[in-house]
Amino acid sequence: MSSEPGPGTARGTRSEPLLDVRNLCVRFPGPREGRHRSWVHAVEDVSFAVERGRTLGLVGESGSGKSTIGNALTRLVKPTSGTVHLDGQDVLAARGAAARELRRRIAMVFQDPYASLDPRRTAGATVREPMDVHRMHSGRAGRNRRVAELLDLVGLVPRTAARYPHELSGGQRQRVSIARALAAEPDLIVLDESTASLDVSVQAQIMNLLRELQGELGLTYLFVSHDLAAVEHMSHRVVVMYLGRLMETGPTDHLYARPAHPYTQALMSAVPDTDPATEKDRERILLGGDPPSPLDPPSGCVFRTRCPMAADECAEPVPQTTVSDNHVAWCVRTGDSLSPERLRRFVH
Ligand SMILES: Nc1ncnc2c1ncn2[C@@H]1O[C@H](COP(=O)(O)OP(=O)(O)OP(=O)(O)O)[C@@H](O)[C@H]1O
Repeated sequence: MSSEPGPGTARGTRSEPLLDVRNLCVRFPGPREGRHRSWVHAVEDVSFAVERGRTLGLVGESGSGKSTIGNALTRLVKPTSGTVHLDGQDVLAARGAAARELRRRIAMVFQDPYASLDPRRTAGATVREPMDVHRMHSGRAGRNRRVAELLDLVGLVPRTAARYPHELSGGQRQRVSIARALAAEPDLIVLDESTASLDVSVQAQIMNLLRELQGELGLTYLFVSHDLAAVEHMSHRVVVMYLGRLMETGPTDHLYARPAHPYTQALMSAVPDTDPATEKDRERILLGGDPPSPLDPPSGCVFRTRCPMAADECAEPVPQTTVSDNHVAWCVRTGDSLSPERLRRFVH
């Protein structure tokens, strides 16, 4: 396994993670049945870390809890429990000026730039807004100069500043969203399905732009996507989610070459092989049924009701997820693929 997957720069000395998420749980109130309130288990016991200048890919099917994690980091939703630290600072506990500063340091780019851009604002005003809010650069003239620089950085010509969203293409709109995210000079950008609504060729251009920006500016990304190929292209490490739980994590090249969790194996087996010679020999793992309701997830491993390898032991409680540099799968059935650290937990 190579230690240096494609994207970004950030070579050199190992450092403390920029983002450290521990045992994050997010539950939303569900329907009431009499006096009993049910809960949507959107995110349960998720832990991971992202090093500065790196990209962590968060992958899983619709409803697996990916967006909720991104929203918890940016405090758009309130976690039920767990901790989030950015550069050692407690993101969830911060108040007042500290909270504002953390809001500046974590930016978000959403899937549909048409929905997330204000139709009545020019691209220039949109990009300038975070600088106005955080009182960055000296005066309006200084901010407008910075708008021109940011538009140039994302590959847009200066006259784009005067354009409204409806006058721009999908790719141009997403470039404006990226320039707006960069305006506050964030450390971390949460990219939530940021390329999903674009044509394939435009998608590739935006992903390449994001990688170039990461190299130039040392940015750290959380790349949220259901698209396995996009996640592989963008990420240094990957977290695989199912029904709010972390199933597997590892360095991208290792995880894609040797998926250890039966769920990851099934996900990957569904991706068409681009090489017709090997495509016909590929074994597809077809999963029966639908994902269970997050209102009433199965005990033990939540994947066991659809898992081709499930056994009685899978109904036992799964150990807590831990932050690890290794390739780890939270599966009792694929123990030989687990890290030594994880195996030790099972032995005790
Ligand atoms: N505000 C909310 N109230 C109740 N349930 C919610 C809320 N937001 C999300 N959920 C539920 O939490 C679960 C996780 O949703 P989430 O949007 O995080 O998944 P996702 O993996 O990002 O899926 P998608 O790709 O479709 O956005 C889903 O079952 C969803 O219906």
